[in-house]
Amino acid sequence: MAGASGYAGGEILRLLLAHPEFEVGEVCAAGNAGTLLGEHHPHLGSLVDRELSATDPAVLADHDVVFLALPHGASAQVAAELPDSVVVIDCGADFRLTDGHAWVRFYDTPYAGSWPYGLPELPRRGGKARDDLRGTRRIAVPGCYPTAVSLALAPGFAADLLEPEDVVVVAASGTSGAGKSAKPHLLGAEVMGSMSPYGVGGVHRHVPEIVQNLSAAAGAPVTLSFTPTLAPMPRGILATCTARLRPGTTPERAREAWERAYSGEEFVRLLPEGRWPTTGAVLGANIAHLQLAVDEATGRVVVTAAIDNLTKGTAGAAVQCANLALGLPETCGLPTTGVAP
Ligand SMILES: NC(=O)C1=CN([C@@H]2O[C@H](COP(=O)(O)OP(=O)(O)OC[C@H]3O[C@@H](n4cnc5c(N)ncnc54)[C@H](OP(=O)(O)O)[C@@H]3O)[C@@H](O)[C@H]2O)C=CC1
Ligand SMILES: CC(=O)N[C@@H](CCC(=O)OP(=O)(O)O)C(=O)O
Repeated sequence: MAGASGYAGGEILRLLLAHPEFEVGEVCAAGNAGTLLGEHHPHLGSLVDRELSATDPAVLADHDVVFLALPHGASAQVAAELPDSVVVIDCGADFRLTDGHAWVRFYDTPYAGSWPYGLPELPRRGGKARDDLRGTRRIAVPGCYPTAVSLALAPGFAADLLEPEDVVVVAASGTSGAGKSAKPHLLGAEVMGSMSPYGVGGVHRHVPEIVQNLSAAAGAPVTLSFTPTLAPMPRGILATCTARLRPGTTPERAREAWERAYSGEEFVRLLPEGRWPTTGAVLGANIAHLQLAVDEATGRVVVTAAIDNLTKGTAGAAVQCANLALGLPETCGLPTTGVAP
């Protein structure tokens, strides 16, 4: 795997250690090549004495599956040198967007193209994203906010219950979402005991990704106001998502649409009525917890979603996708039990 010293890479390795069908091969990094994995991830049991090697596509090509957990742009470069026979699961954004103009506008780098989108449970017109993933050799794992928000709202769009304009989302993320490299706004003294918004006003790079997913469910262009916030916790996302219901939609009908969308899904759970998702309940688990309510005064549905950004939001999704690509049971080796309190 590439990016093994980072947060997403560390979480992939934690999950692979517990997976019955995977054996961890080469672990690669960039500046930290030559150091031991345990210096970065002391929690990784039998892997802590492994030495990180430089990221060399020729070495990675010798594996059945390559996980890329690299900064945007870096994964497209590595992927270009990997043979078609290798299953490549990219945790970065490089291949998530189907609209090259949106890519250039939000990422300001050349567009590398798009791969099947790795959110298997995502409802869209006429099916689920899973339909594209079985047996494929290239998968783009979603961003963490798009995972939470898309799972929260897509059922209402797929069932034609929501107006496509005027979607509003405010979401809080733990600081590991920003990766491990030092950034001034992530200093302990800045983060502890304080919450702060960022990427306000439609400029966050996850806007086009969420719009892409919700538009595919709606069968029409969706407009979105998205405000991310940073929360003083290491992991977790809590997204509060609201959209206008089509006139005459009852709370019962709305609930039924969400129940139907996720019935039989192991990794997306609509909680019993009245119980609301918390980030604490999903820590370390490859699961999204959802709940919804209809705000009758405003005619809006309010859906909250909680995920662990590093598990269902990245690494768990990556392993789930690898299972699908390899023809293994989709749930193989993945935990749905959180760590609490
Ligand atoms: N953190 C999260 O919650 C989520 C992350 N992702 C995505 O996963 C990817 C990794 O994120 P994250 O783990 O948080 O990031 P980190 O900053 O924690 O880790 C980045 C990793 O990439 C390596 N790296 C950096 N530059 C290069 C390069 N040019 N070539 C090879 N390796 C390189 C680093 O190695 P070294 O230590 O040697 O510098 C490190 O192992 C990103 O694309 C991110 O957007 C997706 C969803 C959620
Ligand atoms: C708290 C925080 O900073 N979160 C990150 C999102 C992490 C994620 O999903 O990232 P990628 O799209 O980069 O894979 C951010 O807002 O940029």
